[in-house]
Amino acid sequence: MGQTIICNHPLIQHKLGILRRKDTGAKEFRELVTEIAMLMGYELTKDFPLEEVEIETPMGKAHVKSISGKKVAIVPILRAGLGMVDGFLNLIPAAKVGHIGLYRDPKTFKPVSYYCKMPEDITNRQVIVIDPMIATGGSAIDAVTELKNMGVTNIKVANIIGAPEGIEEFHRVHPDVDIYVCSVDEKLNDNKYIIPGLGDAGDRLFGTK
Ligand SMILES: O=P(O)(O)OC[C@H]1O[C@H](OP(=O)(O)OP(=O)(O)O)[C@H](O)[C@@H]1O
Ligand SMILES: O=c1cc[nH]c(=O)[nH]1
Ligand SMILES: [Mg+2]
Repeated sequence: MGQTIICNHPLIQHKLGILRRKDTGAKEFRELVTEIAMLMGYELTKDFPLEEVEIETPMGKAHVKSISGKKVAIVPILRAGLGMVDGFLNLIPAAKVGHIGLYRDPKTFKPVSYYCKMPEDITNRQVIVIDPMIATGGSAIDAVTELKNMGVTNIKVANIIGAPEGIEEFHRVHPDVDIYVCSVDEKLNDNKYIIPGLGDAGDRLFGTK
């Protein structure tokens, strides 16, 4: 079964508390999402393998560590996932970025797919799917299914806030994929919004409401 890893670092939890506030404006919201994403990236890369390589310092030869595993692709789920891209790229500047466009139908709450563009060598990469919210789990589930259908085998998911219902459903459908999340909130409301959550992440990032 996939694991839910809670990113409990005090800086993350402090920033998340500010992010949730209704009076946090779009500029600060975007900055906080970037900062939280970067701190999540630190947690998520903890198990990346290292190899020893020989280099030359100005003083002579030295053996140093270098990341040796698969190259990384970051895959934001549009739109709100875009807010987390810069935070991850700050840490992993050589990562390529693929995009999956999904929106939740407001009546059925089911994800509707509208875009997909991946790096050519996506199947050889460690893929990190990013989206601030996992509510019913439908969007994250479909995004990972699309990636698996392309042949991707190494996938991790990073969400800032999750609902227990969505996380459980995600693990049921994709038992081989771990989720990193900063908070598992209480529940979903009748409109499938996360309670207490932070409202609509896409609208708050881009000022559309
Ligand atoms: O787990 P789920 O029930 O699928 O809900 C989560 C999805 O809903 C939000 O996107 P939204 O559909 O609002 O699109 P947006 O990012 O374009 O605002 C959020 O960013 C997730 O992608
Ligand atoms: O609480 C929620 C649920 C879905 N999408 C959001 O942006 N927020
Ligand atoms: Mg939205």
